[in-house]
Amino acid sequence: MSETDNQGTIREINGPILTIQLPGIRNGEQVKIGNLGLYGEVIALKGEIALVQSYESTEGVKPGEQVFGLGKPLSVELGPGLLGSIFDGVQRPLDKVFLESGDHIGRGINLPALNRERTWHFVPEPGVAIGAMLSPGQLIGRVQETAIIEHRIMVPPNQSGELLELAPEGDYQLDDPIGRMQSADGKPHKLMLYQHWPVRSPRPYRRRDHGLSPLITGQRILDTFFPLLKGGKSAIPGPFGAGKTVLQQQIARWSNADIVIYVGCGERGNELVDVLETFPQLQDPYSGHKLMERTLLVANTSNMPVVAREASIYVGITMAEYYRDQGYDVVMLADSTSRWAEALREVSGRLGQMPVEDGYPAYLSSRLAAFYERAGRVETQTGAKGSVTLIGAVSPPGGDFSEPVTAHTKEIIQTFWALSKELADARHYPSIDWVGSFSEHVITAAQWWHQEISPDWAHRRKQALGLLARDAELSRIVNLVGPEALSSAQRWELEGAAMIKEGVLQQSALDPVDTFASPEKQFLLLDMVLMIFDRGSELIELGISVQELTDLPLMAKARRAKQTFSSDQCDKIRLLMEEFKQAFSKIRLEYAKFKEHTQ
Ligand SMILES: Nc1ncnc2c1ncn2[C@@H]1O[C@H](COP(=O)(O)OP(=O)(O)OP(=O)(O)O)[C@@H](O)[C@H]1O
Repeated sequence: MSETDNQGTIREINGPILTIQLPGIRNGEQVKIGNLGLYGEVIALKGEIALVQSYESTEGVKPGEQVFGLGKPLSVELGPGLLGSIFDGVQRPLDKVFLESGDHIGRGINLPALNRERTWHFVPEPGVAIGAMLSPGQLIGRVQETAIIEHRIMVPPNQSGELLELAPEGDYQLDDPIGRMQSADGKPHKLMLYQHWPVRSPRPYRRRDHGLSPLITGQRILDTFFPLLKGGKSAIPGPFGAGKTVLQQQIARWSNADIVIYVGCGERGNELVDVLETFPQLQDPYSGHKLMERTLLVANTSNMPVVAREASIYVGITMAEYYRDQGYDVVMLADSTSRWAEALREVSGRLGQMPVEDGYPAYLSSRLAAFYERAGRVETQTGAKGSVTLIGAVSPPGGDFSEPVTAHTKEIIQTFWALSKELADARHYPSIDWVGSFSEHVITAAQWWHQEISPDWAHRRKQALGLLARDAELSRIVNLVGPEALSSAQRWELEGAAMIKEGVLQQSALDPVDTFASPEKQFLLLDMVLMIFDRGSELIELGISVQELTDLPLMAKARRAKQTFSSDQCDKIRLLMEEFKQAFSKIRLEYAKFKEHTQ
């Protein structure tokens, strides 16, 4: 449909919300607004009068200017060239936008998301023969998108039919058709290297599957204490400055997902700049290539009004689903869902809708739930397995976790990594509070750890959390009546908890060795600390003093083991554990001799 087929006029402008009159317009349809050609989307409709939210500032636009219906909802382009790119909230490629309009991005710029000049080497799928009946989502060929990711070219999810023609192996640009098919109603369709999909509709799959394996992030507090399964949904609420950005970068960098999508949704400009500058420098620890070869970024530019944030997380999740459909495990990080919720609040306020909690509309929780619902591990239309793991950062004002966005998110997600200001102030990083955090994936994760790493994982994890809880209780007593009130066994419990905090939970993202810990190293560090605690408890019961144990030079070695031994040096941690066992046996023997003498 051409623009002029569907034309109307602006009646009224209220910030980013416009009232337009356009016969035949549909709800959700994209429109091009005014002389500047801004892009927007219909969000409410009554007859031929529609309310439109504009993704760009409407300053200078006048009632009476023309509007064009574009005949389709906000959609994204999905094809080779997504990886390594940085898009804005409505999938415009930021590098091209900057080239076109300089640092101060102009309005009404319309650029295709994917590069049309670049050629891709297409290899048709063996066994896909002319005359075959193609099903939705079927693989018809491959393109090496980056050195590490093969892009699987699929029939669009809503199409099927007879294959009439398929291009031979060769180099093609995105606008070169690579085949033709005919649907059951006799309509011909071109097959392209890319496809479109409306961002607000989840892409279809055959069925949902249970998550089986944990997303390994290399961060001990996450993997060992509050695991998240691939295909799961999680939130990172954190007060200002508590370490959200560093944690998300650690997840993006170290998690064992195939593809990482980071959506910077309305965070402060300098933070986005930080992300945009840092990510392209990062090295992928698994492949040795640039991290951007398996990453793509979506960033709202500072000149976009608040409503553009609303679209950006849907743009991100649709691209995530597309790689899931190719059989990949995708992690999407949304930073932050609070800013996204503020966009909902702004729009609903301008629409005059009844505010409920803190000015948010009544549909806040259902929108949040619908967004997180797009996470999951699925069997794709062709029977492959793929997953989208969704991690949303939340920035509660004043660090108050009872505010609506955090509270509703908490009910939806399965893993909650709560950052704490107190821990961050004490420079305990990652500042994840073990009391306020939870994971509903522990039982399934325990099966994986049992099979892959150690049958003792679940027991050790529980023991460590028990000791941390005792630490909180005993610290209260110390605060009330002083340390003298504690027995030796209780003081040793405090020592045990301190060892867990220092030797296991604290993990510096800046330390070259400790920035990542393999599951084996994670377990060994925990096992070592708890072995020291258990054996030490036995000695204390015999009458040996806490100080004799804490004075052992080995104790400092245990605390430092995380930084001393890399994930490839797990044997050295095992040797250290042996040294401990011998040292404790020696103390026990000497003590027995001493007892014999004194009796
Ligand atoms: N895991 C970590 N290891 C070492 N240092 C850390 C870690 N996490 C955070 N830090 C320190 O804390 C500082 C603040 O972290 P960060 O920028 O991630 O905070 P934030 O919560 O994103 O802030 P904002 O509220 O502005 O989003 C970092 O510059 C770094 O020095």
